Amino acid sequence: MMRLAILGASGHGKVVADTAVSAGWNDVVFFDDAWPGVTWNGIWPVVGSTGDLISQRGDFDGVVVGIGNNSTRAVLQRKLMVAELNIVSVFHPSAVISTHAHVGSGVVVFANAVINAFAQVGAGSIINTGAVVEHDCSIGDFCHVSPNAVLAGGVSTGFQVWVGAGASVKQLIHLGNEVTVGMGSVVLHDVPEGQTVAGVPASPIFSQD
Ligand SMILES: CC(=O)SCCNC(=O)CCNC(=O)[C@H](O)C(C)(C)COP(=O)(O)OP(=O)(O)OC[C@H]1O[C@@H](n2cnc3c(N)ncnc32)[C@H](O)[C@@H]1OP(=O)(O)O
Repeated sequence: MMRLAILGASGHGKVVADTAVSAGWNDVVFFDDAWPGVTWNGIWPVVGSTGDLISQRGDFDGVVVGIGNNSTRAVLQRKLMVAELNIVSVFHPSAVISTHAHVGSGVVVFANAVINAFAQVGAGSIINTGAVVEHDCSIGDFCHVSPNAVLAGGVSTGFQVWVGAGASVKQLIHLGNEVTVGMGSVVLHDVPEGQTVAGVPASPIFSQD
């Protein structure tokens, strides 16, 4: 019996759970601070809070954070690391990950994603369904490459970068810390820290909030 705890009973968490089951984890439960108000996430039980997970760490073979928001995931994974939980990565069996790639702890790689030779993926990052991280890319910690996004060869990113669904980033481009790339965008130039870019070709945008 392989027991996995997922922190974060979210929609993203459901995909982490489903991926984990496909990867051979046969007992999957959630923890979330909304417990006991929330007791189920899809077919998986929510059995306690973050504090409960930390106090029950000996009951699990691994733990992974199932929260899509990059900064929230970073805070929680670091908290679990300080508490010395066994942070694991979860790879869907249909994902292709080069034996010459390096993937950090707490990374999830969903169905049909590809991480090619000599790419590096930082701790806690999400390589979502069908995303492609090409050869020699260097992805920082707690990033999210959304479904069907493509990072061409040698792209590098800082931490907590979010590349939206279906976006493409040209080879050798650098995305600074906490950059957001809008869905469907085509990025042709480096993007400085904290900027949101979108469109074809991508240019800076500003939220209307
Ligand atoms: C499994 C999963 O679901 S994983 C998650 C996948 N989800 C995604 O990939 C979504 C990524 N998010 C986006 O693309 C968002 O639109 C963001 C983050 C780029 C911008 O969001 P906000 O900051 O809320 O910006 P807002 O919606 O106010 O738009 C600001 C302007 O940018 C434009 N804009 C927003 N997104 C895009 C885009 N992807 N491409 C082109 N233009 C865009 C808007 O039309 C608006 O233009 P206007 O001022 O001329 O009217």
